[in-house]
Amino acid sequence: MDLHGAFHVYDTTLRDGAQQEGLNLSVADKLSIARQLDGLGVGYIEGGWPGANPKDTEFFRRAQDELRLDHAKLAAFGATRRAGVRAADDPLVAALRDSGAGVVTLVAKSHDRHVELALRTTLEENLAMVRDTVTHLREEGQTVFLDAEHFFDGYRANRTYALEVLRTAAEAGAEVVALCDTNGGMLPDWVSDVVLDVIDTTGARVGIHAHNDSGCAVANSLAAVAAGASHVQGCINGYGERTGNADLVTVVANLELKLDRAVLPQGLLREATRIAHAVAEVTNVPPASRQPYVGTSAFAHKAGLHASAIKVDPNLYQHMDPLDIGNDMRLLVSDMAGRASIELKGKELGYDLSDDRGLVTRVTDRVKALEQGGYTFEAADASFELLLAEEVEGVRPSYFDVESWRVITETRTDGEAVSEATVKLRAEGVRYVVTGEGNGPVNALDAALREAIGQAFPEVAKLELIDYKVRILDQGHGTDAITRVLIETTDGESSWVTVGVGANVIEASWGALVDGFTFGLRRRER
Ligand SMILES: CC(=O)SCCNC(=O)CCNC(=O)[C@H](O)C(C)(C)COP(=O)(O)OP(=O)(O)OC[C@H]1O[C@@H](n2cnc3c(N)ncnc32)[C@H](O)[C@@H]1OP(=O)(O)O
Ligand SMILES: CC(=O)C(=O)O
Repeated sequence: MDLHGAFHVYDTTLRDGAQQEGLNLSVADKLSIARQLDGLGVGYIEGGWPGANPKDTEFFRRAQDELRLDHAKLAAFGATRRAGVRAADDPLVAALRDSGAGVVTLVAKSHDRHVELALRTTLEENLAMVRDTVTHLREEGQTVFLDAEHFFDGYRANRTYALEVLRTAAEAGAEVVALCDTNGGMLPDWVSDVVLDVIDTTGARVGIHAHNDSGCAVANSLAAVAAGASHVQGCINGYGERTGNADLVTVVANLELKLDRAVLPQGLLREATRIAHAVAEVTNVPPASRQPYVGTSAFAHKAGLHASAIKVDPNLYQHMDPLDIGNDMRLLVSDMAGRASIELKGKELGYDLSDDRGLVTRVTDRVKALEQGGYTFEAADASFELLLAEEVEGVRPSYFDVESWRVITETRTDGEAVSEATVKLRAEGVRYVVTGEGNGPVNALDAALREAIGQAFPEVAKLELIDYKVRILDQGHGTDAITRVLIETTDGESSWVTVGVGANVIEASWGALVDGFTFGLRRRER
């Protein structure tokens, strides 16, 4: 039984996605991503090209024992036989046949010029290569899909021949003929016209494989589906060669949420945000915050006017409920905030500010003034929370009083530069004077501060500085410019960002460090 009904959601992250510059997947990475894709409920996972490289061959070998898929079928990708040899004698075809996947997606030339220039063979021999390879694999019990490479360009150059390639594949037993916009230059109306003609003249089951070079991969995929394609290929997070493939989550979300087509097993679309981010962890490619549907900014609201409307009804500034894709609405606080933004952000942080207009106005004014001076709160939620707590509670949260700090950097006789910091502070009624060493001034200050407050609050041992960013704010001033420092701290369970600003980069770092520790202690206390 085909659990996915007539429609195929076909993922090619592990093959075409891996063709992205800078993306390099180990076999373990591929197995891990395959499990995530199965959790999303895609119908097919193209695992790679067995026989083309040892890693892909090993992936298919290990998949047989290690991959238990609940929803997806595994597909092996590869080319039609070489010109002039029997399909059964071609070692790359044999690798496809023997991969254990059960589904083979064959890439075939469908553009006459490519046959003559790239394959360096005749148009007739290319048709024979398609026919023989599909027939051989079908006889060996494989399900075969055909990826018609450069189909749209080929159709424009020689419609008769491009259609003949599809007809040959379908007659030999290919279940799907996927039309590839290999160079990614098509536009939706063009795709639509071609898909309608292909279905009309060949009667074949049509798929779409779109690249994003014209920025239209998702739109082209949707246009193909609207014209009758019932198999859509793409990659999670839009990975792929050059500008990438169609982002499969965006395509699927549009089909499910906008066009009311159930193409994934029920309820799994809600896993999409989590899975897209989990895959990004494995690929080590930072997720694009502005990615449709699943990006961290996809439902983030910054403008005061937006927030004031959202206070009445979130749908006034959102095209859908973020929960339907497993994402969440976020309110950003910045100098573009109005009172509504502060009120909503307060609510998000657990403060009901609805009855205190004066307080909300004060916080709004402080945020705007501080941002004018170089602070940024949209990236430093924790510093904003401390500011808000100060206004609500009448005093800034504080666990230690700093008397003074200093830091020196010296080069040792071996030429290495080391820093030493001294921090004097009072915590829990006791005065501490502590020095710390580090490979740089901030590292030394962190060590000294951590040691000093750690004597009063041993829980700071769990806090770790995981990211440090410096930005020069008034460029052109050279070394006396204002600097902004953002520090990310974690307690092992979650992380938070704090901000410091100053003419001196160490002073800015100190401000962000103190906020980071203060926020961490406050979290544990609460
Ligand atoms: C549009 C796409 O993205 S398709 C997927 C492309 N992916 C890849 O290329 C990644 C994996 N590729 C590889 O590892 C290698 O290119 C291999 C193993 C497939 C082939 O390697 P080689 O034998 O060294 O050949 P090379 O890469 O130089 O050239 C490709 C050969 O395949 C032939 N070829 C290209 N397309 C096809 C096709 N659809 N059917 C049959 N043969 C084809 C070319 O004519 C060329 O033949 P030649 O060796 O006689 O010149
Ligand atoms: C097959 C494929 O990846 C393409 O034509 O783009």
